[in-house]
Amino acid sequence: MNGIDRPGLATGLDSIHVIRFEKVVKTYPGQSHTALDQVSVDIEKGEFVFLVGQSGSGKSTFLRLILREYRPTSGKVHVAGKEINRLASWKVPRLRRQIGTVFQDFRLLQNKTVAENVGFALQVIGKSRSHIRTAVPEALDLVGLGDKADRLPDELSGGEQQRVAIARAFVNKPMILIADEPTGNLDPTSSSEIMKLLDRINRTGTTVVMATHDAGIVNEMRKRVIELEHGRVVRDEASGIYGNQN
Ligand SMILES: Nc1ncnc2c1ncn2[C@@H]1O[C@H](COP(=O)(O)OP(=O)(O)OP(=O)(O)O)[C@@H](O)[C@H]1O
Repeated sequence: MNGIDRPGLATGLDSIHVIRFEKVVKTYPGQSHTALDQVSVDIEKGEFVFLVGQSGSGKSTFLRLILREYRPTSGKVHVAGKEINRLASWKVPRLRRQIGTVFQDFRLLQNKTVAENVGFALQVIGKSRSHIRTAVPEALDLVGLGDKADRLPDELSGGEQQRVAIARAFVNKPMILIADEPTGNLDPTSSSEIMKLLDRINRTGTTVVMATHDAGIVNEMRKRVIELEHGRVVRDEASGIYGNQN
């Protein structure tokens, strides 16, 4: 394994760390091994980061700690300048409002239309009806589904459903977008459309952190790559590829 070149640290004191892990250890209750082991990572505003590593290496755990679904066993997780393990529970929803999420299995509400799925994300955080009326079509246009607003999820292809999930994740213009294997259930053409969208969203300034097993995508996009192995960071490269270069 080569060294860790820590691309996030290059810009000096003024850099804005949207996500910072400091010596984070996570051991799940009843497990003898650590899911994350002394992980220290800085991710700056506007970065696009791929998290790679074998199944069980700790990628989803890393993402779930950002969302404060779990607290670290030791170490600190900072999101948007706040140490989130110390955040009062009632402040967690406010944190999550700043983070859009996209998963392999889309997680759409099956009994709601495409527009309702996207609008619901705004409704639950108390946005006005007039805001929802303009924001939802905009988000659906962004993902190329303006003409499918009234369809139900099961009337759409997998790739289209994932585009709805992306519209839902982005409609609130989050600071961070977390994607856990978003192309895992998709064919190569749909996957490449999803990646174009994530790239576009990233260009608006949203920090994207994506866990993936898709070597083709990582090698094509040439973004920062953080590789985990048994819960440890074994590689952190700007413009990296999927596999180890050595
Ligand atoms: N809720 C949980 N309870 C107990 N152990 C867990 C839990 N979630 C994950 N683990 C364990 O923590 C380790 C890391 O799992 P994690 O899901 O973070 O890996 P991953 O890299 O995302 O894997 P995959 O690529 O298969 O999604 C594994 O050993 C896993 O079995």
